[in-house]
Amino acid sequence: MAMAKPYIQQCKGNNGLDKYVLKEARGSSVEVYLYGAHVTSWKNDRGEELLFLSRKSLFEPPNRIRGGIPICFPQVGGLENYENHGFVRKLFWAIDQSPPPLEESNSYRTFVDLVLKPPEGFYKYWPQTYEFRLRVALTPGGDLILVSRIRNINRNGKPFTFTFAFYAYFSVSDICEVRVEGLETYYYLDNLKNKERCTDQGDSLTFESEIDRSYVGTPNKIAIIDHEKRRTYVLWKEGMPDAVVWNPWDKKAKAIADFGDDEYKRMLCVAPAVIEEPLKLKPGEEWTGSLVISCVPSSYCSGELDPKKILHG
Ligand SMILES: O=P(O)(O)OC[C@H]1O[C@H](O)[C@H](O)[C@@H](O)[C@@H]1O
Repeated sequence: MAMAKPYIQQCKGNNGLDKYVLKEARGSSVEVYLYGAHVTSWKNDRGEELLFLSRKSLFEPPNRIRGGIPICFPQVGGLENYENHGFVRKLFWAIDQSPPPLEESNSYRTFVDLVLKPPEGFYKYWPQTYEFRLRVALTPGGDLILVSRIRNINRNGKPFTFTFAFYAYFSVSDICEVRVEGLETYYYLDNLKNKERCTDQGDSLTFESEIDRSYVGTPNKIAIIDHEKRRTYVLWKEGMPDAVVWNPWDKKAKAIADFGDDEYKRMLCVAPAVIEEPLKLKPGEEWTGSLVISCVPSSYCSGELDPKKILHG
């Protein structure tokens, strides 16, 4: 049987919001909404959903979408007078018709480019002008690639600083059966303890209660191993030295309006980020941060975070 051709399609998503669907020949797919440049779905070639999206998520601007991969910019977390995780996840982005070329883009052909320029009225939240470009790409093998490019276009000669995250919500079978490798023994700021700087011992990170940590200066590769599904997500991040790990657990889940009471069992956020040392851009300068996520069978031994082994057995 001949394989279907890869395609990119614009269509209406939840609540009539515009979305783009990217599909590869072997069946994997990605969906991204113009609202927030928010990736809401990533499926493997068997059609299995790999991202978590809450059944209670509103698709009603100006509310955030709960799940998928929200983009946090110009800051991760809340600051005085600033809303939590910045505002670009609550703005309408546009399709970028002629994006500047990206290096290393020959591993895929299926992609869409989005762009955000600060809308009028947002100056009061953050008095900077910038161009934010996001490429969402799907490789023939089904890997999801996200590339962010942020450029300072201030005309007043002033630099700006920011923090950033791809706040990815992964779908897992049971949070108690999941472990994360690649972060153990690294320092983290514990958001549940007023950002106290802590470190743990152990071979991996497992979960039995609420967690909200910003790991700092982490390796570029992180693996999320789902024992029950025998599935491993491998994250390869560049330009983002930190990583947030979040699960609200039962009590906090009940307090979040757009999150189901029991949904914490089926999700884990692992968010490549820039947090501890904010980035500074002068006018004309651009920052690039990229993330490649693969989903592979869990057939490698604990402690061997060697991507070649993970990907090729
Ligand atoms: O609810 P959001 O604004 O999407 O943020 C999701 C979560 O991110 C963080 O890690 C915060 O510490 C949490 O308090 C917050 O609930």
